[in-house]
Formats: sequence, C-alpha cells, structure tokens
Amino acid sequence: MIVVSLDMLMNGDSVNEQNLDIKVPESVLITGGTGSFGHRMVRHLLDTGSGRVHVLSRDEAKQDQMRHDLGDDRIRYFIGDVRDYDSVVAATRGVSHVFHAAALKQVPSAEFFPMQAVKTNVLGSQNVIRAAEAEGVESVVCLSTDKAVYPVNAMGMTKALMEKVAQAHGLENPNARTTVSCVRYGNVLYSRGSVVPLFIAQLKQGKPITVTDPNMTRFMMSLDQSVDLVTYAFTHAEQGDLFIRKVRACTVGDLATAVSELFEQPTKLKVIGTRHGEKLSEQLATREELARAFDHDTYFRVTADKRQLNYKAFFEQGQKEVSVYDDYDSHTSSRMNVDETKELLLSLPEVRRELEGWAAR
Ligand SMILES: O=c1ccn([C@@H]2O[C@H](COP(=O)(O)OP(=O)(O)O[C@H]3O[C@H](CO)[C@@H](O)[C@H](O)[C@H]3O)[C@@H](O)[C@H]2O)c(=O)[nH]1
Repeated sequence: MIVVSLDMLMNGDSVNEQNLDIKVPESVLITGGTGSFGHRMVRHLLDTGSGRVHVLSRDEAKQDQMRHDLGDDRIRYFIGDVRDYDSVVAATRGVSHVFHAAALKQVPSAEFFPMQAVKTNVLGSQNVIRAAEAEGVESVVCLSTDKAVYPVNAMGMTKALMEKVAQAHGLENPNARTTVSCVRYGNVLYSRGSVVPLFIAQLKQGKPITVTDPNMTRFMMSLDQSVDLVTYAFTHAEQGDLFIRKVRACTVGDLATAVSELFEQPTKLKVIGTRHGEKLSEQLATREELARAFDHDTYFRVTADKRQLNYKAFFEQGQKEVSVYDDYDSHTSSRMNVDETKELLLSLPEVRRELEGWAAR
C-alpha cells in the first residue's frame, strides 16, 4: 500500500507525461470559471473535445468578457454564487463533472473577514458537493492549495476544512453517486496578482525587486501543469482522494535573480520582510498523508482516511509507517537553481511575450 519513495521527494520528479491515461469529461461545470485558471481550463476542455462547459460565477462583466474572448456555443454562463444552493443546482443540472475553483483565495482579505472565507470556501464547497450528489454528477474535483497544510492563515484554514468536507462526503454516504476528490496546488506561476508579473513590472520600471525573504521557498507550477492535474484527477479519482503534482521548489531570492537575468538586468533586491500570514516554506503533503499515498510518477494519489468514528481506535492505535516519512516541504524537497528557474519561466508564454516586448523597446 505504501508506495511513495523518499528518494522521489528528495531528487525531484520523474515525469513521464506521455504515458498518462486521461479521460475527456463529457460536460463540465466550472465554479469560479472566469478566473485565470477557469479561463485556461475552459479552453482546454473545449480543445480536447468536451461537449459542454457551464461557467458559474458572480461577476457578469467577467462573463461577458469571456463570452467575447472565447465565442463558443458550447459554453453556458450562469450568474450565481456557491453560497446560494439554488444557483449551484441550476448550473449543475445536466453535467457529468464539476470542477470547483470558486474561492476567496487572497490571504489578507480572508484574515480580515474570516467568516466570509468560511461562507465561500467551506459552506460554498458543501453546496457544490450536495448539488452534485442531488443531480447525479459522476465526479467533483475541488481545488485546494498547499496553504491548507499546517495552515497559519484563514484562507489556508478554510481550504483545509473544505478538504475535510470533501472527504466526509464518502464517509457519510457509502452509496454516494458522486465521487469527490481534491487537488492541491503550489504557487501557479504568472497567475493574476502573483509574484512573477510583479517582479517583471518592477524590473521594467527600473525599480529594485521587493523580496520578502530571499530564503523563503515555494513550490512552483505552470497553469498548464495545474490544468493537467485536474484532468488527471477526473480520470483517476476514487472517493475522498487527494491529488498532488510533484513539482520543484525555488527560493524567492533565486526567483528574483532568474527574472533579472532573463531581462539582462543587474539583480537589485529590496528585502521587505515576511508579510502577515506567510510561512517560510510550504508543505504540499504531510507525512501522515504520504503514508497512505500511491506514487503515480508525476502525481501522488493520497487515499482518504477511512478510519471509522471509533474513539478507542483513535486513541489507542497509531500507525508506525508515519514515522518513516517526512513532510513534503518546499525547504527539503527538490530545489531548482537559478538556471533551472529561468528554464521554467521561459516555458511560460506570458514571460516569452514580456521578453519580446522588452527586446523590441
Ligand atoms: O513583493 C513580493 C511579493 C511576494 N513575494 C514572495 O513571493 C512568493 C509568492 O508570493 P505570491 O505570488 O504573492 O503567492 P502566495 O502569497 O504564496 O499565494 C499564492 O499561492 C498560493 C498557493 O501557495 C495560492 O493559494 C494563493 O491564492 C496565491 O495568492 C512568496 O514567498 C512571497 O513572500 C516577494 O518576495 N515579494
């Protein structure tokens, strides 16, 4: 049962993407479908042959923009909110799969308004799962984050609870029609408001790059890798599973150096210090999760904790295997150096476009 090798965590991924067996979902609802992730996911699903995509979100202007950008009759737009069960049911009707991306994901706003994060990230997720079960959906994949592991901020805490709610679905409903799973991401490079576009903007303006702590580490992945992770989860999920993509980490200092070198500028850093609610490193999986994980080359499939609610077993029986593992932590896992970070950045079309514009100035 225990199939994760420790070498794998220390030495980086052994990617074999070509051999991945992937199923194209027939019809999909994407909650929060107008965000940068949703946008890419919708395009991917339509390109790979999904017959219909429903987009549920709150903002009609963003939906209008997306309708204009993508112009495809296979997309249906639903105005609604995951907090409002009826609006979720309406958007869920007739789809085979749900990808749940709607969330409050900004760390500072969740710190100030934790109950708002509870309403969207926890109760909203419960609505999505309940509606899927009621409508006979095959599979729901919920989007989580490494910030849900040993969380220190309200955003991570509510995402951790969302994962528990997702797992509870199978435990509470042994005959459930809907398979519910989660995927956990690290930092998605170049996502809206994230650090790489900020560093590039600072550099282009000739300003020093603001670095919180040069030794802080983060797991880095591209938007395309995150889309692949969801598609993989749709194909392989069993009740209560959690999927994690093996990715490499880098220090924020190396990331800033990599961006400067790509733009052929001297590295000028201004250290601003750790922001509120930030950790020095992130964890993609705990050692307890790794002790019940399967290693699928590019991914880990962490199976659900299927212990029954039996207090005797909880208090008196442990699991010796747990001691064999370390957390999957961005400080101790495979680390990219500056050149490898540059290579990853160059694989992003957004960075290549920025570099072309910079060269032509
Ligand atoms: O001016 C800045 C801004 C950020 N950072 C650092 O850059 C890294 C990445 O920061 P950022 O891109 O803002 O991402 P995070 O705060 O790590 O959070 C993002 O990544 C998470 C996954 O880990 C998602 O859950 C969140 O929604 C998403 O905002 C962190 O180490 C920051 O400390 C700097 O050094 N200087």
